[in-house]
Amino acid sequence: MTKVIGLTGGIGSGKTTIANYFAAMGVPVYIADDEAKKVMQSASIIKQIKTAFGDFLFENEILNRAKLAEIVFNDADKLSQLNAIVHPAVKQDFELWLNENKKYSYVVYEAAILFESGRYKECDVIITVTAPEEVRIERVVKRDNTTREQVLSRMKMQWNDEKRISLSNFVINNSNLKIAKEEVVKILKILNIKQNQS
Ligand SMILES: CC(C)(COP(=O)(O)OP(=O)(O)OC[C@H]1O[C@@H](n2cnc3c(N)ncnc32)[C@H](O)[C@@H]1O)[C@@H](O)C(=O)NCCC(=O)NCCS
Ligand SMILES: Nc1ncnc2c1ncn2[C@@H]1O[C@H](COP(=O)(O)OP(=O)(O)OP(=O)(O)O)[C@@H](O)[C@H]1O
Repeated sequence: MTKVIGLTGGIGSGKTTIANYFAAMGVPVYIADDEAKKVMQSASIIKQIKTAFGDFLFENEILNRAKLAEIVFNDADKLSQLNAIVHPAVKQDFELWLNENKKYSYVVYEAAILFESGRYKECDVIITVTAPEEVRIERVVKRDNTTREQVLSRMKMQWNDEKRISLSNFVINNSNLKIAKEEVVKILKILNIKQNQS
């Protein structure tokens, strides 16, 4: 049976960068943030978001993500409401994807909130990607052209590294990408995953 590697880390730690390296090494990767974006374009999810948050978030059925972010990352109850709409749909989508990739011995499920959502319980191996908080803030401000305050408001809704690490099998320090990639190679060896495994 295909084993699932849960790959997580706080905002800006470099999870997606590391996940892409797993993909380059031949391990299929599911990026939950990206898939959630697709799932949120379905009529059923749009309807549920409208009911919970209001029509004003949409223009021609297109969700204004920045407006929704402003609401949910400043109100934990609203974020829980949104998570309750989106997460079951992402879970279902992942299960279909996993079924399509069942010839592989391992796949990677990359998600920022692997622990917060409880999904870590369904993973066989858990990897946390870390980087100092200030570095993470700087990376996201630069990547998203956003503000420090906006990054901090997301961070506040996420677990800290100490908690993540306590439940992880491996930790990848991504202060330096070259060293982080070497860590990936080591993990592949430990798990006996051959490049382009199937
Ligand atoms: C509020 C939304 C519309 C903002 O969209 P936006 O394009 O600005 O951000 P994006 O989705 O690309 O996420 C960027 C980062 O924000 C953080 N973040 C996103 N969702 C969450 C969340 N539910 N809890 C904590 N942090 C989160 C993560 O670090 C993530 O990597 C969006 O984040 C969302 O719909 N979130 C709820 C669904 C969800 O949990 N998606 C993540 C994977 S299932
Ligand atoms: N080791 C590194 N050194 C410098 N920049 C990096 C490093 N790793 C990633 N980055 C850059 O930092 C930014 C954040 O990386 P990435 O998008 O992979 O993080 P993430 O953890 O997936 O973030 P989010 O939680 O927002 O999805 C990107 O612009 C990426 O190119």
